[in-house]
Amino acid sequence: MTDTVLVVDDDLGIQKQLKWSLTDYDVVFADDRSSAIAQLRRHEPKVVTLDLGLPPDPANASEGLMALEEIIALAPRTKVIVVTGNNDKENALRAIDLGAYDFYQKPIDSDTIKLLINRALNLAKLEQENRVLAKTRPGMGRIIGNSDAIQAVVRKAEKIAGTDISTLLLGESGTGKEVFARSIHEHSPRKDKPFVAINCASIPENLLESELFGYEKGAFTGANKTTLGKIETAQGGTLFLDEIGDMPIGLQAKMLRFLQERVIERVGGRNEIPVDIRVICATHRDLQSMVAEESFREDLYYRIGEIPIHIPPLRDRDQDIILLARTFLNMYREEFNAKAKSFSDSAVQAMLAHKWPGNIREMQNKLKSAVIMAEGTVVQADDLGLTAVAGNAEPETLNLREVRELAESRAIRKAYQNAGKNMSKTAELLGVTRPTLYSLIDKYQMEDIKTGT
Ligand SMILES: Nc1ncnc2c1ncn2[C@@H]1O[C@H](COP(=O)(O)OP(=O)(O)OP(=O)(O)O)[C@@H](O)[C@H]1O
Repeated sequence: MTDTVLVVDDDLGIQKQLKWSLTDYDVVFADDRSSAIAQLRRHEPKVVTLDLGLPPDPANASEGLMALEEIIALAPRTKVIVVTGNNDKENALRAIDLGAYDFYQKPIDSDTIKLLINRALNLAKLEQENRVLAKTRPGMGRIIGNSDAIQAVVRKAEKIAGTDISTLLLGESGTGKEVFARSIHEHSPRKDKPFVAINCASIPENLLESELFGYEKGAFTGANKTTLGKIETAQGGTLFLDEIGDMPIGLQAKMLRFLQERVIERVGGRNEIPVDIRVICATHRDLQSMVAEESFREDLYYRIGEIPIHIPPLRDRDQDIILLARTFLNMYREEFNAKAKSFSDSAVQAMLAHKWPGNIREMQNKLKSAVIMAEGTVVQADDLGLTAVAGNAEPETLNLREVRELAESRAIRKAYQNAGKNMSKTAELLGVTRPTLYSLIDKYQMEDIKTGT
């Protein structure tokens, strides 16, 4: 099906020019605010180009801005590209603040506007696909993200979901390890049985054993009745052991026995109880170094990590940052019946520049308070508690040297991640020597890579 694009412009010459250049789309026209709204209702276009100088006041942007507000209110997902007079930056920025997707300054150049429309359409489609995915796939659908990095993880998780292989989810705090564990469970033949999660770091060492394995009446003072542990309550289903790296070394031996023999003994009990459960573990710790330091058993490490899955941090998923932010914005807007509908340009830049040490959880927190705090319909960087650091944000530049530098630093970051943070491999992937790589990292002041964080 051909995509429909609505062109709102009272200049017949421009209407004609766009009709001839946008042959890949179904182009419909409107020449003032009311006909624009009528066309919007009728055709539901994903992309609209809107000249801000509309009659009855073509010399000013007021009518166009009103049209923009009405379009966004009626169909908030529409990508509106506003067309402004030359040098009318103020109104262009105002339009972005009101929720326009992008702006374009006259005179109109067919190729450029085509490119803009194409990009807007692609984004609209991606967002739509994601909404459909989230609705139709209750399992992995809860994982939002279009980046190659997260999609590769999703595919891996989907593949192992149907098996009983022990999976070890590795990733920083807040990257979604528990979400993945649940999704794997919901995609597995055990989906109608319980999913039981336990966080090994949040339970005092002396209680963890009885929490996991249960206890018999009289096993210790206060054990008034026989109580099932988390392992037994997960019978038939999936047990999610979060922060497994924090499991006391003494308990690791008992854990290993359960994983190998699939039987447990309650604390104070003498009977072996067979258990049929799938185990998924997660940690933000470096288990390999813990094994080297002997604070984590090597045999247990191999037993729980038959297939390890690395969940990338949010800062390495550029593409997902805005998608997730928009998703949470919509979610919290509904939850708190708030006004905030879109992000200002500076908010977008600030989010892209931020390092997100708390990953998706941090983003949820920032978005929640921003939606509550925002004064108008547009969330500003300030509302998010972020400041767009000049130079950190991606510059809209055509200066070749800057474009080249930006592309280089991006490629370095990507290669570094793909190479598992190994410098020799990074250099190899980039086709440069290690000294060259180090001098580039210095040049672009990539402190995190330098320090290996
Ligand atoms: N891809 C995703 N799409 C949507 N929401 C996500 C995604 N990943 C994580 N979340 C949300 O982010 C929050 C943190 O995720 P989760 O608790 O799974 O992270 P975690 O890695 O287990 O964190 P921790 O190590 O601190 O326990 C949750 O509220 C979760 O719903």
